[in-house]
Amino acid sequence: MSAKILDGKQIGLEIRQDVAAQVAEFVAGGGPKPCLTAVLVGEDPASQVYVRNKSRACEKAGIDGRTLRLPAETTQAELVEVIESLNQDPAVHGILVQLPLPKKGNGGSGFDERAILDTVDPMKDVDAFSPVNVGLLMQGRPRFLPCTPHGIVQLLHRTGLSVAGKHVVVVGRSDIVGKPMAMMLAQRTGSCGEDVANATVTIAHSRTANLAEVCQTADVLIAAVGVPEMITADMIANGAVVIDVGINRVGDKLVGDVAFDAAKDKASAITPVPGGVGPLTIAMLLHNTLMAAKLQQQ
Ligand SMILES: NC(=O)C1=CN([C@@H]2O[C@H](COP(=O)(O)OP(=O)(O)OC[C@H]3O[C@@H](n4cnc5c(N)ncnc54)[C@H](OP(=O)(O)O)[C@@H]3O)[C@@H](O)[C@H]2O)C=CC1
Ligand SMILES: Nc1nc(=O)c2c([nH]1)NC[C@@H]1CN(c3ccc(C(=O)N[C@@H](CCC(=O)O)C(=O)O)cc3)C=[N+]21
Repeated sequence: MSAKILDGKQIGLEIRQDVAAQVAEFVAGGGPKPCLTAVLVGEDPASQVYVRNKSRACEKAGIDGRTLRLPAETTQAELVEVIESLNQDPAVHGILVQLPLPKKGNGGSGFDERAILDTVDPMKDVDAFSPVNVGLLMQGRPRFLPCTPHGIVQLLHRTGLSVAGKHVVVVGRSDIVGKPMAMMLAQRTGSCGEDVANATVTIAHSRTANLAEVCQTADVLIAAVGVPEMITADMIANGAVVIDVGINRVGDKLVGDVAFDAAKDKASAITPVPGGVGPLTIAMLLHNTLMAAKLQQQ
């Protein structure tokens, strides 16, 4: 079988056009120009890609997209202060602190990541990291949806791929992708209806025994690991849907967590890297920024 390639770039474009139209309507109705400020400390490669594409997408959607670049040597206290001033600034509607923050060493002093993320005003928390937003999501009454899992839900919905009653294996349990993804697909009522919810979900991680066998039982396999091409074709059931979240820079190329060339001969549908999940993350970030502007106007 040769898999259908799921075109995240195209679907992301459609969503961005919808958001752009909604932004125009909001501004025409007297609303402020929505503003997103990303804070980038140091130089993580995946974050660099994100920041670049996000600024361009903001501009096209009529959103003011700003990036605050801080050196890796920034201290915890300085970063907290920067975020607090963004919280106070009425012109800033969405705040996003790029992860990962620089590790201790390399000139950097190390960060308490949780404390940094907890500083972001929950009403400006377009990543949906704050305990309030995570709690609301868990309870099935979300405010902001986390961008990457929400993008994946949109992709499945818009390509008519139902997960209801199916076995979804999510490899990775980060707060940004794996955990919220698993939660969203297991809900009774999803953000895009009951077809992209109601899955039977397994969360796999670095301590999972027999990872290959677990993956082989997946109708839908979602890889969010951060290890280039670690999901090999033998781990994929014939006809499975494969969603590759990984953004890994290998030399001057971006590769996913799935060994795409061989995997596409086993899967029924698969997302490429680049051109898969990444563009959807950006589209949903714009969506959340508009939502934040609307929330703050109220
Ligand atoms: N396309 C997009 O829009 C986005 C892409 N990304 C990319 O997705 C990838 C994952 O990101 P993120 O979730 O933040 O990563 P994290 O590093 O926070 O989490 C990785 C997860 O993978 C698990 N893991 C690591 N090695 C293995 C292994 N050998 N076998 C099984 N599980 C393993 C870890 O397990 P444990 O918990 O046990 O350590 C952890 O739960 C990265 O490449 C990142 O750049 C991230 C966000 C958005
Ligand atoms: N607080 C926080 N939130 C995040 O959501 C977050 C983060 N930190 N840190 C870094 C990761 C990574 N990430 C990407 C999103 C889109 C692309 C993206 O646009 N990818 C294009 C790349 C195209 C290209 O330029 O080649 C694609 O896959 O097609 C990449 C990476 C978000 N992340």
